Amino acid sequence: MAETVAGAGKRTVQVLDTEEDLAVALAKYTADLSAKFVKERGAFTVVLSGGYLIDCLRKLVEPPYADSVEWSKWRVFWVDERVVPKDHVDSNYKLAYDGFLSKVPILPGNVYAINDALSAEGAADDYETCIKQLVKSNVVALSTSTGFPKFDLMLLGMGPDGHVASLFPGHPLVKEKERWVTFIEDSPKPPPQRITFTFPVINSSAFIAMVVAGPGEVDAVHTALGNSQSPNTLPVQMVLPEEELAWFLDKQAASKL
Ligand SMILES: O=C(O)[C@H](O)[C@@H](O)[C@H](O)[C@H](O)COP(=O)(O)O
Repeated sequence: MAETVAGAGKRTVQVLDTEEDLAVALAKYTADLSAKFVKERGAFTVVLSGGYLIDCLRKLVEPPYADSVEWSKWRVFWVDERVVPKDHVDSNYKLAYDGFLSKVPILPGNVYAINDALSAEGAADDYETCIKQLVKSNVVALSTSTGFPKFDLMLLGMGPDGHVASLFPGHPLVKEKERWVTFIEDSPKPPPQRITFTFPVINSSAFIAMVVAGPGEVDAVHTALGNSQSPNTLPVQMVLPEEELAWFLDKQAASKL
């Protein structure tokens, strides 16, 4: 299912029979975009989230992708991170390292984790400075229409309340318009201290894969993709990247559509 959303890129929705099929489709989508951007720009900037998404990347570390993807061209970032040490069980870096990064030859110097020695505010400032430098050196592209960084692909999950990254419904951070990276100290999803990309950065990315499986998010999926005329109240409804928003759902997540 594909449609064009006014003022933004295309939106596609794939409903896969099983969660396993979803992982296969997501691996192909990511590998195809990797090949496209490596050819066009000589690099592929990929933004990870935490949660269930990392498990959905498991097919990427298997044949045929394990050998065909140009891992040395990847630059890896996080859309949000919990302010905990990198070896802490709550760390999104640890989750991604254990489940994905340690299994493929991405260069350690191309993996941009937050500085876990800083406060939430300090870590957000530091991460924003790091990305500004990467924009200056042209590793991360800049959106000519918004002036915000333009990552090639963001791989996002969504919570049952419709949050994406650490942008939660009703929280003032959802309305942030200036900062690239900001921090939250009262996250309703634990742990409370996090840093997060802002909506201007999320929506300046070229491609976003929105990955949702299982029964927990059926209502939020219905609100986002059903034909309801309700105003955009959930953060996930504000996600509109420049080129394509590709939803990957399994049958359970799509059961109310
Ligand atoms: O740090 C986090 O909490 C994650 O990065 C977060 O943004 C995640 O993607 C959503 O909360 C969905 O999480 P689940 O996939 O576990 O529902």
